[in-house]
Amino acid sequence: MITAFRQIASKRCLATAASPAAKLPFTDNKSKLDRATLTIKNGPVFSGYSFGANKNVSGEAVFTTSLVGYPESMTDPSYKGQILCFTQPLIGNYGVPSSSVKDQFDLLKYVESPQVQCIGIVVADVALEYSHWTAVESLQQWCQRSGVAAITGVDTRQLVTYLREQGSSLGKITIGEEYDADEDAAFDDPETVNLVHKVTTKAPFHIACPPEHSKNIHIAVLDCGVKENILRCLVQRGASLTVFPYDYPIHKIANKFDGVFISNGPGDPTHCSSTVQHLRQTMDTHRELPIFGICLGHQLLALASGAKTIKLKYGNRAHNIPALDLITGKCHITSQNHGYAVDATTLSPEWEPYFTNLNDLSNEGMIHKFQPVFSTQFHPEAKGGPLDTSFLFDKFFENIETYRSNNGLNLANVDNSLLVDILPKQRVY
Ligand SMILES: NC(=O)CC[C@H](N)C(=O)O
Repeated sequence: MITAFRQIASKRCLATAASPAAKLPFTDNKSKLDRATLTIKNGPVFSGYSFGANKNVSGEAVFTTSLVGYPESMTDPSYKGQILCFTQPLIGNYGVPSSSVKDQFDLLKYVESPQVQCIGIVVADVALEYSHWTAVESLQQWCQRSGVAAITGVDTRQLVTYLREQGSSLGKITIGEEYDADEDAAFDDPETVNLVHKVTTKAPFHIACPPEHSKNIHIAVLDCGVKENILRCLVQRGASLTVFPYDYPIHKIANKFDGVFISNGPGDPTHCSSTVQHLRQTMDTHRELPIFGICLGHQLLALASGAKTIKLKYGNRAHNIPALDLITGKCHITSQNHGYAVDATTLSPEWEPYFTNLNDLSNEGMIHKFQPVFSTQFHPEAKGGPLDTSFLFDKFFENIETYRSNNGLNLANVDNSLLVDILPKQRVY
């Protein structure tokens, strides 16, 4: 026990010696905050202050280098169960917008899902005061209300340097003065469970495109934890959507749709083996059907095509990642949030890589040589991040137009047997 304590004490010293932020050089008065500790499994321990829920949490510690977009990131279902560290040193200064205000498509206007999805956040310096015309509360109030642990005063430069060298690590945030070394073993690894199962809609629901936007296109969405802005990008372009649970046997009804979309989502793609099988059958039996996948959707399509996925050392989470379009030779700046990637060397001969990451040369997309199917590892819908690659939604819609005209599909023969009118209009929990 004494040895364990010494090790922890020296790790803590290391962390705080290089961590002037822990001495409260804060932008506003945080002297009333409780103490909190961030512990990285087999790694450094950081002392700081709690500004979130009074709750200890444990999960994978990941970092994003994005400068803005904390409300979008924290509500992105792909962050389910993770402790998210922001490298941008001041977080919270523009507060938090409403999680319930809807847009003209009845989609959430400011957030990517109705609740916070990460279990904890780590920042160097939280802004307790905020100012923005959309803000309805502070980041502190939001975290407390949402049961999300939050620690400020951490030297996030030191934390991220560690995570980059050591690779993806488990971590925990504990609230209170005392750090209990005996708890060292109890780190939860959220990726041992199928996180997609936790965030997917529990039953199909339907989003009708408003008549002034509608092109009478009907897309099936496999919801692995879909971001609200992905739905918006599809509806905005004229499609009505029927959104299915991630493991729905989509191959059985794919012929009733103009296209299939597979969403982003949390965790290891190999947990979704039924989805992979359904996608394989969909691609085998509906060879002309347009299909588009983003992030986890890309990884699932890759697995369905026979390729393999790998876990990256520490993932790519940022708003400024360069991806080279291998067809046009153009480089796009992209928004990303993933810990896994497709191993491009395992792509089968009917596929080719579509985009490549110019930072680490990892795969960023793939395209089928003969079928209208493609997918990207990055997020063309952004939120947050740059919109440079939103043209990929247009490409999906062009594929749909071609599919419909090749098959003589028009408004008159859109399939009405799905009875979408009686489906719920929102995600089913
Ligand atoms: N944003 C996502 O869809 C993430 C995909 C997957 N969970 C990964 O981490 O790689």
